[in-house]
Parts: sequence; structure tokens; C-alpha cells
Amino acid sequence: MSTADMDADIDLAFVRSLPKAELHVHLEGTLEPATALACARRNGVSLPWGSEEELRAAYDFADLPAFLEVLFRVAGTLRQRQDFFDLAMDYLRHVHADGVTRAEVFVGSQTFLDAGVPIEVILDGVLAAFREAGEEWGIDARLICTAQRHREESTALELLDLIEPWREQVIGIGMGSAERGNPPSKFARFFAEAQRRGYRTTIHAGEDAPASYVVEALELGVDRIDHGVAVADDPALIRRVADLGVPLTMCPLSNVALKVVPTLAAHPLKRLLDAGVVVTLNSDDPPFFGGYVADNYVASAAGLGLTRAELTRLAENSLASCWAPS
Ligand SMILES: Nc1ncnc2[nH]cnc12
Ligand SMILES: [Zn+2]
Repeated sequence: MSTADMDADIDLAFVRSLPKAELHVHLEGTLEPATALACARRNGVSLPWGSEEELRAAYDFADLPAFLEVLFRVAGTLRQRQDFFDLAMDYLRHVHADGVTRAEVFVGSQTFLDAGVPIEVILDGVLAAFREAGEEWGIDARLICTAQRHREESTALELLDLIEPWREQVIGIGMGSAERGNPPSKFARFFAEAQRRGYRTTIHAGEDAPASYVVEALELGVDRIDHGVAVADDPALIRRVADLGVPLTMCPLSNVALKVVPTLAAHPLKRLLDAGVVVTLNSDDPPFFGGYVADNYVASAAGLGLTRAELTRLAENSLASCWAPS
């Protein structure tokens, strides 16, 4: 069998056999439609979708803001410690089967705090699941607390104070939500304060906004960039990101679903990988975008003609880019 033939049959089993880290996944974005509806019933939360079919039909997004509207609504069904525990266990069970040995998971607490859920219900539920999954499956799951950039910087700083009692159990601070109009520089004090407190930092940049947002993110001294698709538009920035070795946590299925790129074949991840950028593959919000982390590897391989060697490199990059002490 020629090398080309061997690479043509890349399948889920091969991808799952590669040890890998998932570095870009939002816990609330792992909520499956059936679970969301069950949580809504149990917690007395009303949703505009009455059935799983109706909810799945809503997963057709014009862009990032349209997706965020649905995500925040669906995430609002999570209210109890058990909801957070079960959600984290379900996600970790799935990605353990995908070959994930380390998961660094975003939790966007502000959505839940708005609904009156106490911070300890969120964090203790999630952290208990991380411990149990570690004991049960040997997976190393860690928590990254994220702030939402559509809010004022003061609210992000308040979040840092709120999570202070969990400082030793939170490995990093991130930032998501509506990118355009909310540039990284808006949160300069927040990221400086997070770094002063000893956290690693990461920020969504260059997903729904131009390369200049990634430049601003680099100025904040973040350790990783989430997405970074727009890096590909600027040759000087490609070189800079490659030279700095700042990893990009890319999410190809998310980028297609949110119309960041028209098709997987048009995704710049292979071009960036070829240019020496530390590219990693991740799922973002798996049930919303049609796939978990291994599905992102398989779909990218099919769309871009990635070889087994390239997929192996992407998996190796993910482990090298995680925040475990080396
Ligand atoms: N793709 C994404 N971009 C920004 N914020 C998010 N929150 C969850 N998914 C997100
Ligand atoms: Zn994301």
C-alpha cells in the first residue's frame, strides 16, 4: 500500500489512538440538546424549544453573535451542583474515548451567576467531576475560568476576586463571547491582574475579528491564542506567532459552523502548520458544531488532505501546549 493510500483511510480509530490534549472547549458548550431539555424541566427554566428536534434545528447559525444567543439560553438551564457535575462527567467520558489524556476546560461562570447560581455550586460541581474522572479513567482535567468580553472590564476583575478561594484549583484565565467591538486592549488591566495572581492566560482572538485583535492579544502577554484564524491573513503575524511559539487552539468545525471560513478545505490550519505555527485542534462547543475533538481531526484530515504524520504532529502540539508543569 502506498503512503497516499494509507493516508486516504484516516478514520476515527486512528485519531482516537493518538494521545492528545483538548485545550479549547467550553463546558457549557458541551451540553447536549437532550440534557439541556432535561435540565430545563428539572430546574423549571422555560426555553423557546419544546423538543430535541426543535432545539437541534436552532443550531444553524449565521455568525458568532447568533450562536452566543442560543448558547447562553441553553446554558441557563444549568442550575444545580449535580448539573455541573454530570455535564463535566459526560464530556470527559466522551473525550477519554477520543484519546484525550489532558483536558483544559473553560467555564464561563458569569452566565450562571446572572441566573443566581452561587459560584461554589458551579466550581465545586465541576471540580468534583474532574477528580472522579481522573480516578475512573486516568484523564487529567483542569479548569480555566473565562470572562465574557461583551461585559465591562470591572465585571471580569470581580470574577477574579470571586474565584480567589479556588486559586490553586484554577490553572488559567481565558476570555470568550462577542469578539468584534470588544478588543483585547479593553481588558488590559484584567489580564495584567490575572497574570499578577499567577494564572496562565489565553484569549479568543482572530475568530470573528481581524488580525489586529491577535496583535493586541500578544501585547497582553497571553500564553495561548484561542482560534487565531485571522493570523493567516497577515504574513508578518504568521512569522511572529511562529517565532514566539504561542500556540493557536483552533476549532475547524466551529469555524465552518459560524461562517468564519466557508469550508474545511478553506481553513488555514494546514497553511499555518506548514509555516511553523504551533497549531492544535479542538472542539469549542461540540454538540453545537457537529463534533467532538476527534471528529475535528477526522474532518480536517478529509477537508485538507492531512496525512497521518500531520495529525500526529497536531496531537503532539496539543500535549506540548498544555499547562501541565513540565
Ligand atoms: N466560539 C466561541 N467564541 C467566543 N466565545 C465563545 N463561547 C463559546 N464558544 C465561543
Ligand atoms: Zn471558544
